[in-house]
Amino acid sequence: MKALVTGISGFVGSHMAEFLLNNNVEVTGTIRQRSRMDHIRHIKDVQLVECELRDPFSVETLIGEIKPDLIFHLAAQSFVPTSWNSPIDTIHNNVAGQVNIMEALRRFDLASKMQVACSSEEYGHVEPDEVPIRETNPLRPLSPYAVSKVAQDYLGYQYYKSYGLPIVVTRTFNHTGPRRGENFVTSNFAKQIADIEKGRKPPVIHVGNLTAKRDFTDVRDVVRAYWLALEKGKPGETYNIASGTCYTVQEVLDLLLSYSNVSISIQEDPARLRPSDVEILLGDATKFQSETGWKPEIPFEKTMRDLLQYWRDQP
Ligand SMILES: Nc1nc2c(ncn2[C@@H]2O[C@H](COP(=O)(O)OP(=O)(O)O[C@H]3O[C@H](CO)[C@@H](O)[C@H](O)[C@@H]3O)[C@@H](O)[C@H]2O)c(=O)[nH]1
Repeated sequence: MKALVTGISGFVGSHMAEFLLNNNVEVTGTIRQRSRMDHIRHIKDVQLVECELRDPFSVETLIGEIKPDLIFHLAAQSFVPTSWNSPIDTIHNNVAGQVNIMEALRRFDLASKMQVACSSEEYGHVEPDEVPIRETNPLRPLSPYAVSKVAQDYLGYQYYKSYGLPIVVTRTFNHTGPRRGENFVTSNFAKQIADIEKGRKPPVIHVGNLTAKRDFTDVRDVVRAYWLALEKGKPGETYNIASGTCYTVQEVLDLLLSYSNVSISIQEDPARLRPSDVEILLGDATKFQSETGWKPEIPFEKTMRDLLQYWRDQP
């Protein structure tokens, strides 16, 4: 069994690679010349291929050579604030990459099963009576990133309907754990705390909007869900991947602070506030759970402890 993981050097990609290798799957992953290799360098037995997903020729060569049985399409510009600074780049990166893969599959007449990593951000504005959010909820995206994910989501559906490509779309709610990029809230707060503990930063933690509510799943549970999505999920379908519990960002901060002995004050940084922030994302993953048997196993408290330890262990 051969799997292709796009964005293998990223946070989820590196965990996906480890999961697949532990399940005796042959793994090829795409990297770019400028990719940071910190997360993937230690993982042996992965074939790394340089591929710019925005370039159709690069993708066609890759797909023609690898002819994967499974594709986990994780590569993306995934940080919401960046999408306001460079909306076209986010849309182009996220949408063109996927279209190039699907067109290459058509060109070589391959029936590779493909998982597309979409996002709960697609739901965007959610009414109070719409939580927990089901797959049937209207999509009201509030950022260019969210719009790019709506496009990826619908393109997956359209290529399934038009050409029969066996594509499964996962709408994953927030996920975190060791190796999470330092821009994202859980990692950012954990890194600030670790830096304060190491004496590298004054004892003040900078924060943005603390009232938003998010539904977090450990990345190690998420990659198992992606595997099950291709093993047991139905092509053409969309599945929420979520824990079914949400926390305010303030609660996340309080939890992380409770793991530290250092006294730390909190300061709002206006640069961290967004033009529009999704107020609440709380997911209903019943559809996915009943079709695949998946349920998250790692408690949020353990995820947060592991994440803080990860940053404490960084040089
Ligand atoms: N990043 C960040 N966010 C902060 C901060 N302070 C408060 N927040 C709030 O914390 C929440 C989570 O922010 P992020 O961790 O940046 O994640 P996100 O915008 O929810 O998007 C993540 O989840 C999506 C799935 O719902 C993913 O699709 C996306 O790629 C990303 O992982 C947002 O409401 C944000 O305003 C801060 O200092 N930094």
